[in-house]
Amino acid sequence: MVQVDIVRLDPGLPVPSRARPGDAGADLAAARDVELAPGERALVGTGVALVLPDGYAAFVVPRSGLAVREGLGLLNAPGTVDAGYRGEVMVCLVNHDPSRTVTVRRGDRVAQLVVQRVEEAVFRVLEGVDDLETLANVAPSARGTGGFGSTGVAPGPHPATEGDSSRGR
Ligand SMILES: O=c1ccn([C@H]2C[C@H](O)[C@@H](COP(=O)(O)OP(=O)(O)OP(=O)(O)O)O2)c(=O)[nH]1
Repeated sequence: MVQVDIVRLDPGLPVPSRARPGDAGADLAAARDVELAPGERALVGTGVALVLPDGYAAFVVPRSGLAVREGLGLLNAPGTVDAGYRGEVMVCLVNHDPSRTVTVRRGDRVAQLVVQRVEEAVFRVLEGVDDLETLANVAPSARGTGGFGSTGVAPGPHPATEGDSSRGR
């Protein structure tokens, strides 16, 4: 359990809350009405600012029901809220539906916030090394440099890699 203090910048909006006990995400409400034409995006406030403890971050992620029913997503999903951020949590909404306008009303729960512990990685340059697989202290790996569909894409070849014999099927 971690305590995250919240400032209500817009007291008319609900505070982030879980729909059910055990849910990972706490729903965030839109601070204003917005109409999104197909493909259109908009940056919308949520009426809250957070005090995240050091070593934590919050991630703004889409709600699957809105994605499936309306095509509403978050353009930058997952949006990263840094522990040092003192501003209003914002959501970058996007309408992925090819033909229908999405209407969002103030107070609609348009996204959810997941709070997670994050490691502070320190990046160390390995001077003079240009191939990780030559390093004695790096474990041999079945994957190696394979990626981007190297294990195949069922049920058939992907159009983007068709004819490229270097990729696995
Ligand atoms: O969905 C989001 C994403 C970001 N933010 C806020 C909190 C975050 O700490 C800050 C910066 O986000 P990010 O680092 O993703 O943005 P950037 O484009 O890299 O901007 P910056 O140069 O300010 O870091 O914006 C949100 O409120 N919602």
